Amino acid sequence: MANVKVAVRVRPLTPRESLDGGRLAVQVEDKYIRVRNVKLDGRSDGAVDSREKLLEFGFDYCYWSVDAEDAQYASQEEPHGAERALNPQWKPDEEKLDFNPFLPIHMLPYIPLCSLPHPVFQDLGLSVLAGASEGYNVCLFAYGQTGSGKTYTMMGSQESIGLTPRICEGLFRSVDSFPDGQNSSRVEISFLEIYNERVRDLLRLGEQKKRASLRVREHPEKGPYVQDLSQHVVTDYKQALDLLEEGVANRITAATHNHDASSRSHAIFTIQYTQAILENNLPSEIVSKIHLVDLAGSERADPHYCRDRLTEGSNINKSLVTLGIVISALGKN
Ligand SMILES: Nc1ncnc2c1ncn2[C@@H]1O[C@H](COP(=O)(O)OP(=O)(O)OP(=O)(O)O)[C@@H](O)[C@H]1O
Repeated sequence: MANVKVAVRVRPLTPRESLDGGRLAVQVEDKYIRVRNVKLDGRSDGAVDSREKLLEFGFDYCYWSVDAEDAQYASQEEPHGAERALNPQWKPDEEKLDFNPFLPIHMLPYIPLCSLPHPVFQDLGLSVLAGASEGYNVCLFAYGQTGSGKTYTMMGSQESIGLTPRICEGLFRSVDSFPDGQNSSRVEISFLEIYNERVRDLLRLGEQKKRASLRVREHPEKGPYVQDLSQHVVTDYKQALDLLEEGVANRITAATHNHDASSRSHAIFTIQYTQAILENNLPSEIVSKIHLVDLAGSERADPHYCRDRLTEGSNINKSLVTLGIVISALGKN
């Protein structure tokens, strides 16, 4: 499991949580998160309750995204990325960037983001790009309770761009960097969701309406795949972003107690990145797949929910438990 890394991100209280009198119970220090049991506040240590007051957990990365004024604030903001997303014609000032277009993507300069120490993309996004450029398949997924900030981190918004669009942007930085006519990479995108254990193509919803669910099959060499899932060749960042936005708009969301726009499905955005190379003067290809996954949030079943919400919730929890079992099995080899 050495090549599996786990990051945790602490978000600010939402307006609803603040109104309900919510308090932050988490602190971040370097690679450790401390969770305070606020129910024990005001009680003398151990005298009344044997539960631990403070629990500490270690991770590969810990991000504190609570207060932008804080010195350790971890942002996904990056002026350069934001400008490009809002204006696809925008080009970086190459002189200012010391931009060498022939560097492998993971070595391309990423401008320090507003002098913030831990921008999420610089750690996680760049390692995805580095893995893909070396020909590895890479998977990055956001896991957590409903409303914990998965979609914000993976997708973000126009004002605060998330990991998925930034990774697409990073890929095209390298694709764009070849002189005209010598572009030796191909980028193909597919986007699906798993809703109530059914697989839906988020980029071909109209044609798919008659069909119940796409089938997951196993290829003897390539492994598991989704039959008839649409693949879209994109040649620039704007096209990739358009597909991402189209898929996100087609995703199923609903209001829950904790979150007004809760994702009710697991969404998998897959980029197939093919690089043409010359090996011993023979042309060959390196193909890598990048899976960027925004999982639905785990949640407590509430008997006051309507039947649809309860069915969704139980399917979401069941699949997250299964994912947990798979990951611990991988951990044990
Ligand atoms: N790092 C952050 N900084 C500021 N706001 C955040 C951050 N993370 C999440 N939020 C806000 O918290 C709310 C919930 O976030 P988000 O929609 O990403 O949760 P989620 O985990 O995807 O939820 P669900 O599983 O229900 O879909 C949103 O209003 C979002 O804008």
